[in-house]
Amino acid sequence: MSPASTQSRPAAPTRQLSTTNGDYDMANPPELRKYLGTYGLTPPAVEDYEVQAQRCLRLLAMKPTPIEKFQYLVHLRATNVHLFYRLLSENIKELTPLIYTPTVGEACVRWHEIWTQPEGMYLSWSDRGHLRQILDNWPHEVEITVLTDGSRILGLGDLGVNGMGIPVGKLALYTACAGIKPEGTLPLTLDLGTNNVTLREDPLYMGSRMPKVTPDQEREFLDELMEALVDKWPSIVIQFEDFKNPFPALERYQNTYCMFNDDVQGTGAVIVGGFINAVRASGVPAKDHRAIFLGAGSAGVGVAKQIVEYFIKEGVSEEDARRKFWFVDSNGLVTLDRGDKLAEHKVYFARDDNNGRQYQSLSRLIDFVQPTILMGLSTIGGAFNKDILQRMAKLNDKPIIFPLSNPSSKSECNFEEAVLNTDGRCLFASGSPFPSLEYNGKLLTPGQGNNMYVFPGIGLGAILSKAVHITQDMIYASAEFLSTSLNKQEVADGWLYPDIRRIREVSVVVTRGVIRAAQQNGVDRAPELRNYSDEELDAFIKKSMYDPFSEASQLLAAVSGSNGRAHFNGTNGISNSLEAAHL
Ligand SMILES: NC(=O)C1=CN([C@@H]2O[C@H](COP(=O)(O)OP(=O)(O)OC[C@H]3O[C@@H](n4cnc5c(N)ncnc54)[C@H](OP(=O)(O)O)[C@@H]3O)[C@@H](O)[C@H]2O)C=CC1
Ligand SMILES: CC(=O)C(=O)O
Ligand SMILES: [Mg+2]
Repeated sequence: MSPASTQSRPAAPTRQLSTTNGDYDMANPPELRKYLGTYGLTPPAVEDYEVQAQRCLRLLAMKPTPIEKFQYLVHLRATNVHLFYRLLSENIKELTPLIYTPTVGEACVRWHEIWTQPEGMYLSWSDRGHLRQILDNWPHEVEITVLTDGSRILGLGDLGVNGMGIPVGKLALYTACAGIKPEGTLPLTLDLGTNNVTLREDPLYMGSRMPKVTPDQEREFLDELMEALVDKWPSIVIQFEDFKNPFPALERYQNTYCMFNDDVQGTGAVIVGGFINAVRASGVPAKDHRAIFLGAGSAGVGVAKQIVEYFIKEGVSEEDARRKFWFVDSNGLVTLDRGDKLAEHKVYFARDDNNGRQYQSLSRLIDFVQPTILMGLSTIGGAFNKDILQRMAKLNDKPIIFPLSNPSSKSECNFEEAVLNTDGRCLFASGSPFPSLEYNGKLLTPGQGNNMYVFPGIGLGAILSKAVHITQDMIYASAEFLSTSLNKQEVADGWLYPDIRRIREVSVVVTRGVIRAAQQNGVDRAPELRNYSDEELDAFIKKSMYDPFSEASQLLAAVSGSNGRAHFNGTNGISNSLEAAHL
């Protein structure tokens, strides 16, 4: 007997069926279902995307509250990742507020109540010494991670491991906006204790019930983690997010790893991107602007430092640029002589010219400084009240008013308040989205100054250029390229940021800028991209992007084009032969 004739039926596919990818996608035709071994496990109809989307949108509409919609979307991603991303990319404007700010803020506050399934990795203080080993439990090859210690989640304070919603949400945007394939993303939350006593004492809290470790301990932990991450995935891009004090890690790792801090650098870049357009629209030359910042934390200082860079490029000296800023923190105007020890990051902008005058109020400061720009990164919802906004309107034809704190409840004002109190003249961007507004017969649309316009392109640019580090020039390039990404209509309508519905196109432009800057700085390791024209580079970027619409058809093509012996190694990692699939 030949060896072949002794064989019984071919073995079933070794690949485990998974609900997390497209295995149970109702778009899969019968031959693919048979190949996957899912034939008979789903209702018989083969549905195109429109029908599936209709069902999803109806289900979503049935959920009465944003948090229930959030939960449904978590479920959808967990059960059919490609359908989730199809839905998200087709409805980015409507769904982003549900998976990201503002709803993700509520989700983080209530994470310990609503958590149902693993979506990322948690690494605890007690795991130190074993971090590299634990990373082996992650089942995919990772290209990019977003990591937080949960100590400053949006403007909601220390939420400990509840902060996981942020890495999950940001990475979903990496996939939706820049086409980084879902399994290449790792949401990572560090469980290093929390100073949020209410959470620590809540029986449902899922992190270590200890106070936050000291800064030295956190550094020790991060040193081990960073080494472990690059040992496991040598080309990994690492995004730090929502740390209460992000500066030490940024300083320590930015020249050693391919990393950036989104709150300091990404926020700085996205605001400069919109600010360049706002300065143009204001009609006031760069040299004549003056800015008051409410909030002198990581985001505030990150934004101001990059605006300084912009002013310098516009011909203003660094000293003059620096002196265009007045910062207010929880202790009032940030000055060198106010009697407290200033945190290091505040010193650069601290005023030395207040001549002993005491800070009294924001409105008095506005009268004194006569600013053209008012930025809010303070976490104080409603701080830009009617009086403040009207003062800005009196001083300027087109006041630049950016209430950037998240989520919406922490926004220093909303769009309607800004429009009504400035006679519709303000140049406005907020961190969380606000609806358009009809004013004097004109439909006004607010800008969204949120780092989601740049971090996807920064990450994709770093991945594709195989950057060794993420340089400041790469960050700044993301701002400049973002500012040029508006189409004619958006420019004509006076928008500061492009329509979010075009975010994938915008991310291609931002990514190109980031790659070009990496090449100029010599930190790229993909020499072939250097010879590409801009058009060729854009085509390459687009081709590299995960497209949730083509997943099922790619799989089907691989299966049916194989003459029954397909060995497909696509993003689903399948390498079974059709022969083995009981067809
Ligand atoms: N739109 C976007 O893309 C982004 C928005 N953000 C948002 O910006 C906000 C701040 O983030 P971040 O800078 O990282 O946070 P930080 O905690 O580092 O900074 C908050 C700042 O606000 C100051 N502050 C607190 N209370 C008051 C008050 N009553 N009056 C004046 N200032 C006050 C704090 O003062 P003190 O220093 O004295 O404590 C601190 O300087 C958050 O809401 C965050 O969501 C952040 C990143 C991106
Ligand atoms: C958007 C963001 O990164 C923040 O609010 O922290
Ligand atoms: Mg953040």
